[in-house]
Amino acid sequence: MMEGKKMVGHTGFGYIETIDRPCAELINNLTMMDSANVTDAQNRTGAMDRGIKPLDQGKRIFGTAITVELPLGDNLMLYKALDLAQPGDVLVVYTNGNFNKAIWGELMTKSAMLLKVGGLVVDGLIRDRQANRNHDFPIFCRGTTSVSVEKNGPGFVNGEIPCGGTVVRPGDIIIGDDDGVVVVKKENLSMVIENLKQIEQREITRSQEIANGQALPKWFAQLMAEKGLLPGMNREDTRIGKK
Ligand SMILES: O=C([O-])CC(=O)C(=O)O
Ligand SMILES: [Mg+2]
Repeated sequence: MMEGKKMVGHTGFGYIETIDRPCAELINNLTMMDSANVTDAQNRTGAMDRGIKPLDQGKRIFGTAITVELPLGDNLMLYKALDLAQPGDVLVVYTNGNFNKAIWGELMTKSAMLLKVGGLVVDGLIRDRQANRNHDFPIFCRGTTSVSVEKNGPGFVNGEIPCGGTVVRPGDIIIGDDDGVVVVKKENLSMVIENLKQIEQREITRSQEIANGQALPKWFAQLMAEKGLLPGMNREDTRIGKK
């Protein structure tokens, strides 16, 4: 639950209307970042598990999270999430382990596109796979099935949720590409942007070194020496426990 925010409804069935958003200028720094570099910039944290994949390879997802918790077998409150989302927001959905029924389909994609929602990440399934692939709307999910769910509730929008083995809160930043989905906690945004600048610079420098014929990085020879694996050593020299 978010402190100090007005809640409509009650525990497990309701929503929080307004969320704390990082400022757009900060978020824009991450627009084109690779998910791989973003997890590196967070000391290898924040990545959802690899079961959550792009429905359509090559589509990126990026935006501020609106979070949704659905009960098993229902998607009513996902429509409330669409209603609350601002242009560019990404819907992130926890289904309470519903891996048998689809909580999203093509008509919802069309609604989302009309509202300029930035995409969908769901720890569960969707349907209308082929039709969804034809739309310019990124979906990251565990898979597809033909069977849909009820529309009765309960469910909650804009609480803290688990998704793909990590925690997502409304206002966190979601970045996804062919490698998977990464969450940047909103309070870490400035630090992540700073770290990313260094990571990107390192990648440029290393790419130039490779282009200039330096196949292995400088640190490699040094590390091998530190590990005692010096050129010319035979097996006996490196035997474990040898004095
Ligand atoms: O009816 C549903 O729950 C989802 C669906 O197929 C659609 O939106 O097209
Ligand atoms: Mg449908």
